[in-house]
Amino acid sequence: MDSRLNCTTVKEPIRKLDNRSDTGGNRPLRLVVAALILRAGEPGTEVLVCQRKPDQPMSLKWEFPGGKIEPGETAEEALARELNEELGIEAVIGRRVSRVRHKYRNGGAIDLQFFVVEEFGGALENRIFNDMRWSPLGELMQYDFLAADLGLIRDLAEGRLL
Ligand SMILES: Nc1nc2c([nH]c(=O)n2[C@@H]2O[C@H](COP(=O)(O)OP(=O)(O)OP(=O)(O)O)[C@@H](O)[C@H]2O)c(=O)[nH]1
Repeated sequence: MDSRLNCTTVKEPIRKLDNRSDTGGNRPLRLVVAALILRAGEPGTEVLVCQRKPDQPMSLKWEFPGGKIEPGETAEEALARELNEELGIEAVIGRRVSRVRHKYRNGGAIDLQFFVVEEFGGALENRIFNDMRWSPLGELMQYDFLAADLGLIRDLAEGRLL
């Protein structure tokens, strides 16, 4: 099933999902937001990619900055908070370009939404990642990304999404 959405910014509040167990197993579905932070590169657009630390689960995998939505937050509020915590920036959250559900082998399931960020205040600072790089969209397949991100990575690399 292709679960990507082509819609504009989503403002609905996020439901509280405590005790929810409709994802198989008894672990709650985690609602996650992540950012495609874009800049003009040479010759084309570049996106910020981040590497998880060696001591984290799924260590050294690459991902997009972001994290879990807290109860009461909209997706955009959560993403702005995470980007401030992780990168020290004040981001303007743009349109949502993709949404996917993924079940990891350890039983954890995530609902992952990706938003474009083309504007932010402050200087990017790596506060939590092992490494952080600007990647041309066409080179994204060279990074070892988290499994939930792979469909998006392919679409971005093949110029189908942006
Ligand atoms: N930020 C981010 N998280 C992602 C991406 N793809 C993906 O599967 N995830 C998963 O979504 C979850 C994000 O939660 P988080 O950033 O708040 O927490 P975390 O890595 O410390 O994991 P944990 O709290 O579940 O142990 C993680 O389980 C992470 O593996 C992505 O591109 N960006």
